[in-house]
Amino acid sequence: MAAHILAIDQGTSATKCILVDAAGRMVAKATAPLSEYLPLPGWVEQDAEEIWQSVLQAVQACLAQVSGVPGVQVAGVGISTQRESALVWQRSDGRAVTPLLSWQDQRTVALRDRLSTDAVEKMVRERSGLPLDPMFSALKLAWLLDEFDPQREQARSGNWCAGTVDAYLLGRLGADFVTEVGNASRTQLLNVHTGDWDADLLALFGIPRQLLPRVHASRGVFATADKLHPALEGVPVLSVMADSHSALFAHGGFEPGQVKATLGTGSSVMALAPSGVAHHPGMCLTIAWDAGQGPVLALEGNIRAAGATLRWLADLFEMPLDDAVELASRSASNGVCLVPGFNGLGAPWWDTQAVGLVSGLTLSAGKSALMAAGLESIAHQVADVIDAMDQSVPGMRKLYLDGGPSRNPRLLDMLAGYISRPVVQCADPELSALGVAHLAGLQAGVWDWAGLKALARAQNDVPSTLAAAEVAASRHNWSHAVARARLRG
Ligand SMILES: O=P(O)(O)OC[C@H](O)CO
Repeated sequence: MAAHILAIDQGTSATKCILVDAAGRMVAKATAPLSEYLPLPGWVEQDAEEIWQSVLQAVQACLAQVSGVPGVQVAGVGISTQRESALVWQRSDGRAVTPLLSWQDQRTVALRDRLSTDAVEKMVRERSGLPLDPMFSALKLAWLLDEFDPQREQARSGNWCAGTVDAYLLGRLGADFVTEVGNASRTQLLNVHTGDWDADLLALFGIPRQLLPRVHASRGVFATADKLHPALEGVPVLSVMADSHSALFAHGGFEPGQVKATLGTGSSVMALAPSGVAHHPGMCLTIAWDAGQGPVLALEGNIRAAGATLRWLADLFEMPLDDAVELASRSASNGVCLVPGFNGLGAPWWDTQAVGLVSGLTLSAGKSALMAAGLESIAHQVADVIDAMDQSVPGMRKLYLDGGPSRNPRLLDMLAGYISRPVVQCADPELSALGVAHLAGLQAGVWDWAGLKALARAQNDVPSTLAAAEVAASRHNWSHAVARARLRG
């Protein structure tokens, strides 16, 4: 029997499940789609029960692909999850008592503004490593408690649990009430320098300590996977990671100069943080993982809308997403710029008041120019973050890419041009699942650190074909459009 690792990637638009063999190859893969609910402008919710069911479906569909195949034995399970999205559930049975407020949800802008003073912003930034922003879990949990438990009676009673998707899923598996340290560092309640909840941050957001899980390293024995599938009875869950962090792990990004961009609904540009270098204020300081050697810090720039922009354009023009992406890829923007400030702008601006904007319209600008501008906006936003990253992480020679949109040659060409460096395309874009599989394999003894680093990572360096003048004109146009999107009236 050959040891395999099953890994689950619970993301915003789908839950994916992969099976990895002892050589690190993906031998099976399945996806279960998920809904998002938009009850009011700026509000984005998901249903926790639906998330759990999508996990079960993805595992079932993945294992069905190897049913009857001799020699497959699952030695361990890894779980990576979407980050920052937060909810409250009952300790007794793990059932949600609130909706999941998505990382994209902006309903807490007013609460943010009420809390914001220079001193508070500084304290929050120093302790949590993150700007005070509605994307992170703290404001979401404050809002949920104000709505569902204004006196904090349940929150203090021990009957309720609050946290991110990793802790919720572990609860459904029957694990102790724990959260993984990388996920915890995205709540804005954790002190990134101590790796534990920060009393002043808890007080600021009105979150009782009893409501929160114990913080756990990224590897260990979290639970057994019995509830996932009958074939997994007694199989341990050996690793948990935040999805973007897991992708960095899968790239083998163990040195600060190795920078990756995960392109998904939003986008995350991340590298391990070099010690002793002051970082650009547009970058977040976050805990990447604790793979057994203590918490490791990373720098990250979060982009709110990447694939989400293409989905919005597809809906606007009532086209299937694939057709919209195809049209965007073969069209020219002809000077049209689309700044996707649907929910303000994230890194490197962190401007909740920035607006969505289209500039450079002419009478001949139509659907195809807008589509092309939407695709270009992904490359421009990543390039803006790389400009900030260059000031914090010296020595970046190329940009490693993953996520669905990293399959798009036109996007890669623009990205390589805008950052003046090659981009690296991986053979399989599903790295958020692969990284946590690697860590589970390390814990299971399928490979050691040397073996993990030596695992084959099929990659392809893509240089840009864009002329320097074209790049300069496009970047110039974009920076003007961003300035307009950030203008205060
Ligand atoms: O669901 P994804 O893959 O778009 O990732 C969501 C991120 O973790 C949000 O920070």
